Amino acid sequence: MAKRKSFRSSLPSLKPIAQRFWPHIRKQSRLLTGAFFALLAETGLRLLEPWPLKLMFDRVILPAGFNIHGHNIEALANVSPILVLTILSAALIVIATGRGAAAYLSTVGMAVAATHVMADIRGQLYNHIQALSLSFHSQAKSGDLITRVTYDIERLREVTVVAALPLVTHFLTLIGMVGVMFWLNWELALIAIAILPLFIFTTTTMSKKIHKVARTQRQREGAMAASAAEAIGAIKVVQALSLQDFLGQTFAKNNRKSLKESAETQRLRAGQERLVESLVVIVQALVLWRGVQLVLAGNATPGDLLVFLTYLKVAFKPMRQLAKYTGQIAKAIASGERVIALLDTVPDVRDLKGARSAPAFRGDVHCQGVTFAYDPAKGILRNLTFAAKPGEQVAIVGPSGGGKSTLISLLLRFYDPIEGGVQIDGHDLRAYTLASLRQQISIVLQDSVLFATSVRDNIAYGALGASDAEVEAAARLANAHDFIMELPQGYDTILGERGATLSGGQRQRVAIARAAIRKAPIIILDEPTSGLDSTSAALVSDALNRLTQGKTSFWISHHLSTVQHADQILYIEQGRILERGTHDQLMVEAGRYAQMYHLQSGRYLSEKSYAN
Ligand SMILES: Nc1ncnc2c1ncn2[C@@H]1O[C@H](COP(=O)(O)OP(=O)(O)OP(=O)(O)O)[C@@H](O)[C@H]1O
Repeated sequence: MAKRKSFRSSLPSLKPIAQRFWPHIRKQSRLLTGAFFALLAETGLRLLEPWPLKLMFDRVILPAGFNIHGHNIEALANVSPILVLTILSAALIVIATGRGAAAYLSTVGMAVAATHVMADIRGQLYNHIQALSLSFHSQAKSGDLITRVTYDIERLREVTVVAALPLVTHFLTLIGMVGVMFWLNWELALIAIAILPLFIFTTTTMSKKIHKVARTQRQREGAMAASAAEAIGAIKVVQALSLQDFLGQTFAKNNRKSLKESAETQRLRAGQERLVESLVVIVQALVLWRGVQLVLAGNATPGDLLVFLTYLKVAFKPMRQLAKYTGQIAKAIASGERVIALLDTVPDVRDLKGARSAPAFRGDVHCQGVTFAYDPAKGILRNLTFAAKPGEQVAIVGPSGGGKSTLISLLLRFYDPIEGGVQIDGHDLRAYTLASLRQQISIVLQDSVLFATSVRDNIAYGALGASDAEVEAAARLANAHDFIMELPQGYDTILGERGATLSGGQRQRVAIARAAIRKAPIIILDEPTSGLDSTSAALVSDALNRLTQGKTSFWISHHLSTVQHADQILYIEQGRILERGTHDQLMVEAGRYAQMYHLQSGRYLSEKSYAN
């Protein structure tokens, strides 16, 4: 039983992949049915192809008195040989042309259907990746994800036309030819198919090997794309640390291994082709050996023998390429598995059953007993409770690694707490759909990411469909209008990737404009002024004060001076709120916050006097 299972598992099978993508495939059923009928026509005509030649042999070339017990067509008995020859020659052309047309239709039909199916799957995969939680993305490599959306999908599309279709055609042809061979002469047919078990055995063994190598190679290619994307994405750091050679060597090592695997696949394929070739020659020799005896004994016609030899050549010749097709299919299966694995990844954070669209928030935020950990073994937030009234400014401060950004991630529902919950206007966040929740929260991060499009679009991304006037108003609020007008094409200036053509302060102000245009009642600021010089920081702070006016805002900051006017300050250390209150209250308390404040203002004073 186990043996049988391993034999079956050795066959490269597109079945599970086809099943998984069945809903997409079904949409193309008309086109696929058409292509299939064209394929049947092609196969039928291919079977007919040697018949005019056979009839020319038996009816026209051979002397009339030749003793024939074989199959002949009586209808042609009384027709003049030259007419028969003309009809058969014309039939040759008609059959070949018809087969060509049918092959064209089946190939085009399949190609168009496959393109539609793959475009559907690619769209689904792209949307799925976008919907996957941060817990997934913080582990995943972007280069690897990109190759799944591009390369792996392309492989699947390609294989349907360059491998699966020929394979089906050859398989149908083989069945048809074996049928006709038995009809013509069972003895010769038995000799001809004696090769089949050996064929199946060698092909499955070889395919299993090729499949294994193809899978490893595919994984390695994914990893290579990931490291290339990472290195290119962080080229500044790579060059600054002179890591080019080191990273280049690692890449080259993987590259070499991938090439080796590719060569191994080629080697296996070539071996398979030679083996099949030898088997075909042996069968041909055996058929000839027995066939000529049958012809001499008058139990078969020379035309029959011709049909046999042609069929053997036609049916088994593509079999030589079986390893090539199975190799390609094996690679596509490896690609399909990667695509399916990604599609099967369920987002940790998603809309719960019955989640509804959030109403317009007032901005009353309540965190109740929130406990959270990225890794169950290492708690990050421990039983955090606090509340923010609508319009209140809450500062979140504390040493690095204390859990400030994590807490903010929970407000945006990038992650769900393990215990406790976050409520807005008295309802748990999880009661709302993610999109409607995030729609009402604006964020400005430390290093705001801008897209490689116009400044106008970058701002409008905050509220898709915003008018030009709204974009400009948001830019003015963010102290960004003046510098934008000085850019070469003003609001239409196209930015470099990730906003690389702007200064840090300018980027932040565009990001503030993007947050402002959203008109969200809740605003999150994660160290938006850090890393900026004092002039830039002043402009950004001014913009932020206007942005947060009348909104509930959470402001993470390492510089206590920037948040000392907050309505409420939470001092978080090791995942706990150790102190809370206004700046004055916390200074009177003389605890950790006061200590940190003194430390910073002392440093600030000494830096100032040093500068003077
Ligand atoms: N995606 C993640 N997966 C696993 N651990 C994480 C992840 N993000 C953060 N951490 C860990 O969680 C802890 C809290 O990180 P967090 O970024 O919330 O701190 P923070 O107070 O915002 O720090 P900083 O002020 O330096 O930004 C740290 O120990 C960090 O290593």
